[in-house]
Amino acid sequence: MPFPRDEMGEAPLTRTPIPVPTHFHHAEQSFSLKKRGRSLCYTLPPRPPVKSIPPISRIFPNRQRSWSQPRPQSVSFCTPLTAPPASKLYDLSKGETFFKQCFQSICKLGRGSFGEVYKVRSREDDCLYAVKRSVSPFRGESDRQRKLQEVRKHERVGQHPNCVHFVRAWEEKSLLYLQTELCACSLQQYSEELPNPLPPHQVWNFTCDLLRGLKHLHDRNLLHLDIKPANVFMSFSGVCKLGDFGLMVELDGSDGGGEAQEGDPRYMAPELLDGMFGKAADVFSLGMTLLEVSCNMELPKGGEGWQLLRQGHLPTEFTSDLPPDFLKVLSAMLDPDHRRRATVDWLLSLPSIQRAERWRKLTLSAQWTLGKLFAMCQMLLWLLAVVFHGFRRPFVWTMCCMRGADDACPPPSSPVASRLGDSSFCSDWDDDSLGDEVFEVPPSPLAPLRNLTYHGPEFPPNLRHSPDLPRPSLGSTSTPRNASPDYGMRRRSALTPNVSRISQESPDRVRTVSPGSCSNSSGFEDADVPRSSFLPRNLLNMFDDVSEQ
Ligand SMILES: Nc1ncnc2c1ncn2[C@@H]1O[C@H](COP(=O)(O)OP(=O)(O)OP(=O)(O)O)[C@@H](O)[C@H]1O
Ligand SMILES: [Mg+2]
Ligand SMILES: [Mg+2]
Repeated sequence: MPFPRDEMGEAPLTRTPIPVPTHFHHAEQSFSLKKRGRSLCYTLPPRPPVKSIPPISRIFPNRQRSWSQPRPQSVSFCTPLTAPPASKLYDLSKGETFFKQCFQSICKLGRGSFGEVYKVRSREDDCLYAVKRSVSPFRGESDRQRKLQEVRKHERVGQHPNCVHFVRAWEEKSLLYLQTELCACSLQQYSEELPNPLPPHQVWNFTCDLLRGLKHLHDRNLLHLDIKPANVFMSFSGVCKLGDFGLMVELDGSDGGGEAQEGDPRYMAPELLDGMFGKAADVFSLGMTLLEVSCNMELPKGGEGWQLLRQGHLPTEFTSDLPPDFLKVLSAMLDPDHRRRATVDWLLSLPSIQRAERWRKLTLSAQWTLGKLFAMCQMLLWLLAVVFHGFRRPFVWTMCCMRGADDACPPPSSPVASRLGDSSFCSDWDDDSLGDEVFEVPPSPLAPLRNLTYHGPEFPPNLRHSPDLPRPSLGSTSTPRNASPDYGMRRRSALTPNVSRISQESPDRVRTVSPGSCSNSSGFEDADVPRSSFLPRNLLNMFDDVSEQ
C-alpha cells in the first residue's frame, strides 16, 4: 500500500531522520567502560574442563607410559632428536627437575588456560626469561602431541622484533615447559593500570608495532587466531609484541586450517562462526584489541552489543574522541565482510600509518641512542671516579711523607680525627667499611647504603672539627685500633679519610677488636662498638700532645 504524501510530495518517513531501532539503544547502553582493579581470576579465561583422569592400572602399576617422560627431554620440531635439554648445570643424579636446577623462579607472571608463566633467572647466563609450564600433565599421547604443537608454532614464527622471541622448550614428568623472552607486561595489564584510555600517540605506536608483527605472520601464511590484549606483550623498551601462539594455524600446513579453534569470543571475527578462517580474522581481532585499549571499553562477550560490533556499528559515545584517521583505520579493520576487510599490507600503506611508523622509528632509535649514551656516561663517570681515587691515595701518602711525619701520618685535613685516632677510644669499623671508606671510592649504584644515623647527644665543642685545634702528634696514631668510635662515627662524613686511613694501615688489628658494644654512647644504629680502653702507650702519647701544646 503506497504511503500518503505530504504537501512536499514526499512520503513523511523520508524526511524524518532515520530511526535508530530500539534494540540499538539497548545495546549501546550495554557497552561499558572497563572496570579497574579486577581480580586475576576475572581476567583469566576459564580453564578447559578435565574430561578424564589418567587411568591407574592396578594390574601393571609400574608400567611406564610412553608419553610420560620422567627425564627432561628437549622438544623441538626443527631438530627432532630426543635428547635432554642442553645445560652444563643439569645433573640427573640430583633428582631435581631441570627447571629447578637451571632456573631460579622469581615470581608468577600470569596464568592462562594452557599454562602458568613464571619470571625466572637462568643460572646459566644469569639473564631473565619467562617460562610457561603447562597447568596439567599430559593426559595421553594425543594430548601431549597437541600441547607440543605450541613449540612447533613458535619455531615456525621465527624471530621478529614484534613477536615474542622463543628460546627453547622441554618436557619433563608429563609437563611442557616453554622458555621465551621476558616482557614487561601484557597490553591488558598495561592498559588496566592506566586511569584513562591510552593516549593517541601510544595507540598509533602500538598499531604500527602490531601490524608489523602480524605482517610477519601473514607473510609466512600463519594465522594467530587469538589476538587480544592478554596475548600482546610489551617489551621493557615499550615495544608491542604478539605472543601466545597456542591457537596459531598454518595455512599451508598439513591441516590447512582444519584444526583451527576460535579464540576469545570478545575479539572473534564474525566469519569464524561459519568456519571461515583467514587472515582477515586476525585483522578483525587486532581491530577489536585496538578499540578496547584506545576507548577503555569493556567488549561484550555476546548479546546485542556483540552483534552490533560485528555489523560495523562502532559505539560513538566511546569512539567520538578518537582521531578521525585512527577511526578510519579501525572501521577498515572491523568491516563485517571479511572479503572487504582491510589487509595488513593495505593498512601499512595508509599515509596515516606510514606517518606514525616514521615517527615510531625515529623515537625508538632516539630512545635507543639516548639509552646507550646514558649507559656510557655512567660508565665513564664511574671509571673517572675510580681513577681519581686511585691517584688520591699515593698523593695523600706523599703529602704525609713530605711533612716528615711518621708512617702512620694522617692527611692534614682532619686533625680532630687523628687526635681521636690516637686516643684510646674504640672503633666499630669492620674490614668492609674500611675498604670502602678509606679513599671513598664511589659505591656502585647497586651497593647497599650503610645506615649510619646518629641519635646521640651533641658533641662537646672541643671535640668538633675545628681549624683552631692543635695538630696532634702523628706518631701517636700507632694504635689505630683504638681510634675513637664515638667521634669517628659521628663525624664520619667529615673525618672519614683520617680515621679510616689510620685503620687501613693496620687492618689486621681491626679484625681483632673485641665486639663489646658502645652503641649507647655513640648513638649509631649500626654501631657495634667495643668499649674504649686506654692503653699505656696511648696515654703516653696524649701526655706528649699536651706537653707539646
Ligand atoms: N613472555 C612473557 N613475559 C611476561 N609475561 C608473560 C609472558 N608470557 C606470558 N605472560 C603472562 O602470562 C599470562 C598467560 O600467558 P599465555 O597467554 O602465554 O598463557 P596461555 O595459557 O597460553 O593463555 P591463553 O589462555 O590465552 O591461551 C599472560 O597474559 C601474561 O600476563
Ligand atoms: Mg594467552
Ligand atoms: Mg595460549
